[in-house]
Amino acid sequence: MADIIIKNGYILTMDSYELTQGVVVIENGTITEVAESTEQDADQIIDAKGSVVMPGFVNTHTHTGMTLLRGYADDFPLDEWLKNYIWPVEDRLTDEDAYIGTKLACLEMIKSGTTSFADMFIHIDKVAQAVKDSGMRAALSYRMIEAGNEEKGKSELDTNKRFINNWKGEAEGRIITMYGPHAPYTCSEGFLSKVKKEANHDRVGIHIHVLETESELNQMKQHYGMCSINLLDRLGFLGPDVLAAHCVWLSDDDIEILRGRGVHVSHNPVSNMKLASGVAPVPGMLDRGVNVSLGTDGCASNNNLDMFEEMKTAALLHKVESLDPTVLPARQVLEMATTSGARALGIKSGVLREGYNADVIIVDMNKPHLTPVYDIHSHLVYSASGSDVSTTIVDGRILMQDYEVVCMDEQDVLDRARTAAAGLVERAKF
Ligand SMILES: CSC[C@H]1O[C@@H](n2cnc3c(O)ncnc32)[C@H](O)[C@@H]1O
Ligand SMILES: [Zn+2]
Repeated sequence: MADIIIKNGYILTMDSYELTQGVVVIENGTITEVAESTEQDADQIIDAKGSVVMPGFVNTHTHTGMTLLRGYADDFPLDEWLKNYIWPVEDRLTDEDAYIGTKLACLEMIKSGTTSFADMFIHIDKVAQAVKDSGMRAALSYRMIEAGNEEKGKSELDTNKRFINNWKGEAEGRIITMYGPHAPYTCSEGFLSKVKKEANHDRVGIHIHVLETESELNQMKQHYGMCSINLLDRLGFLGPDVLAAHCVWLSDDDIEILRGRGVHVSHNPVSNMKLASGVAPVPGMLDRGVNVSLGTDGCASNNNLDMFEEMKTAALLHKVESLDPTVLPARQVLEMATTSGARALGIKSGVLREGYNADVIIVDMNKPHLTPVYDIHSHLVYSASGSDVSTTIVDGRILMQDYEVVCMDEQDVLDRARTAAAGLVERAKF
C-alpha cells in the first residue's frame, strides 16, 4: 500500500518535454512510480483533474527572516540599503522575529509551489526550527560577517560550525547545512580560507554573495588588485561545493573559472533589477555549461518569494538585454527553477522520477489566464503565478491540499508576523 497516489493529472516530469496524463505514486517520502496508470492502492488518493503535476520549485538564494522587512526600505542602491536601513534593523532582530519571519516565508513558499530553498540568515537555530516545523526542505547557512576582525571571525565561524553540528541532516534529512560567509567584501581573504577549510572538514557546502554590484568589483580591484572571482579562485575557494548568489559583474574569464570549478550560480533577477545592481550574464553562463539556478533573494529586495515571478522576470530580462527573443526560452527557465536548483543544493528533487524525493506540486489550470493551453512550459513561465498552486507535497507529506495549508495555522503565522514586525520597527527607532 502506497502513501499517496496523485491521479488524473497531466504529468510534467522535467525529465522530458512531454506532458502526459498519468499517476504519481509516493511512499515513505519517495516517488515510487510515475506511469500512465498503476495497479497500486494508497492511503490517500489526490484527484488532479485539470491540473499539472510537476516537481516543486527550488529557490536557491533567499534570506527568509527578511519577510518581516518586506516593503520596509525600497528604492535604494545596495550599499546604502544594507548599511543605512537593513543591517541596523537586523541587529535588533530577536529569536522570535527570526522564527516567525521564517515561518511566514515558508508559508508563502508552500502556497506558491516552492518545496526547497537555500537560506542565509542569522538566529539560524530558530530558522532551522521554523523549517523543521513547516515541513519544508532547506539548505541553511549562518550569515558570517567578519570584516577583518579576527575575534569576530572566530566567533562567527564557531556559531556556523555549532549550527552544522547540531542541525546537519535533521528533520528526517530535510535540513542541509552550509557555511555562509556573506561576501568577499565583508569577509577577509584569511577568513574565507578558514571557511573553506572548515567546509571541507565538515563535508558541507558554502553559500556566498559574489560580484553583485559594480561597487563590489571596484572595491575588490582597489583592495586586492583583482575581482572577487579571481580572489576566491586564488584562495582555492571555488568548487562544486560553492553556491554563488548574484554573479552579476562577471568577465568572460570569470565565467570560464566558474565553469571549470563546477561552481553553482543562483541568478536573482528581481533583486538585481530592484537594487539596479546590473544584469548577470546568464545566457553566457548557460552556453558555457555553468549550472545556473534561480533565487528570489530576501523579501526586502524582491518583495516576494514567488518563483513563477522569478522565472518570468529572468526570461524577459535576458531577452530585452540581448535584444533576442529566443534567449532563455520557457523550458530552459523552468529547468533553472527546478532541476538546476536541485543540482545546486545536491538534493534528489527537481524531477518526478522513481527513487527521487516526493517534492511535488499541483498547478490548477482551470483558470481564465491559463486557458487555452498550447505549450505548458509557456504557461508556467509567462502566464501562471504562485496563487495557481493548489497542492504542495514535500518529502511525501502534504503541506497544502486544495489551497488549504495543513502544516501550520496560517492565521496565527500572519498575526504573529504582524506583531513581530511592529515591535521590530519600534525597536529600530534609535
Ligand atoms: C541576515 S542574513 C542575510 C544577509 O544578507 C544581507 N542581504 C540581503 N540581500 C542582500 C543582497 O542582495 N546582497 C548582499 N547582502 C544582502 C542581509 O541584509 C543580511 O545581512
Ligand atoms: Zn542575498
